[in-house]
Amino acid sequence: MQLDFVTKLGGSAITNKRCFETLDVNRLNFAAEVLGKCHKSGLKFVVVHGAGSFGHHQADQYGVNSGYGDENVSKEHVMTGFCKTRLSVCKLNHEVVSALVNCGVPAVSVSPCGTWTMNGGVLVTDGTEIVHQLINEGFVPCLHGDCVLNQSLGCKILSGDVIIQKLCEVFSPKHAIFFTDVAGVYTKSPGDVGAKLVPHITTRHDGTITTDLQMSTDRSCDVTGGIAFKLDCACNIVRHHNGRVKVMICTGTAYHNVCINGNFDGELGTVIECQEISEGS
Ligand SMILES: Nc1ncnc2c1ncn2[C@@H]1O[C@H](COP(=O)(O)OP(=O)(O)OP(=O)(O)O)[C@@H](O)[C@H]1O
Ligand SMILES: C=C(C)CCOP(=O)(O)O
Repeated sequence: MQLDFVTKLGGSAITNKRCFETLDVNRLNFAAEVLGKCHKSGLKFVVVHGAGSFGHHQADQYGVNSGYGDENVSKEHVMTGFCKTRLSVCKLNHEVVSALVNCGVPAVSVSPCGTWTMNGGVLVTDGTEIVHQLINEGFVPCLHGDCVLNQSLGCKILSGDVIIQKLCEVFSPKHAIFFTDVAGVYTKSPGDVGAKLVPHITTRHDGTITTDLQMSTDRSCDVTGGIAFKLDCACNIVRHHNGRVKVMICTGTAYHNVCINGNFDGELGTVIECQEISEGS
């Protein structure tokens, strides 16, 4: 069975990233309502969410993303951070799954810790088998960025953006849709004077993009690379599938329309495209 879409609810959208463990209730309920309508109309999808202000702060404070490699930081300290980061992001997951269930989505929480593992920056195992089984039973799995075990570092943060990428690899959905707090990707930080929304970004086959962008994470705590990393993952999805999985980064009405109608044309947001292979190349 082909999935209609996988969607990442960005931590920047469903939480206030500048205030410790603070939900953005309106945006979370908006996304849950959209997904409730999608479920009602028979669409098949998987939800992933980021950590926002539930997890990034603890991960940063305890150096969880660097694992046990730093000789100035005890393993015990990092392990405490691992536990605190998980507690926080699982608290957010509870809120997300509750919002989805309240909107009629048969959402089931699936935490990556335990089944997804890494070696350095590379995924070694993934928990997609359980995701598969849940989808087949009619459930909507809801995964999240998490702390995971790492062969070389001991532990590391696994971003929801990497999870979305893996889900696309395994399930080849029609669409991958990123829900964010701003309309899409801008030429520079959206709050900066002169920042313009970029409607299309084309990824070349060598992984570079054809548009000049400035991206910063200065204004919020983020241990997984912020918007630049998200864009990288989005480009990887498009290239891996040679454009067959359509990818959009958006919010509000555009998110509603793209999830429900699958129509990317004319929607306000950023569509990621793959450079066509020219004849003879
Ligand atoms: N050029 C840019 N275009 C779009 N957003 C940008 C840009 N530069 C910086 N940003 C900021 O990046 C943020 C979105 O990236 P971020 O990594 O926080 O997303 P997220 O996936 O929602 O968060 P999380 O990793 O917590 O799930 C926006 O809040 C925006 O202000
Ligand atoms: C910080 C944690 C626990 C997960 C980060 O996931 P992301 O917000 O999707 O990058």
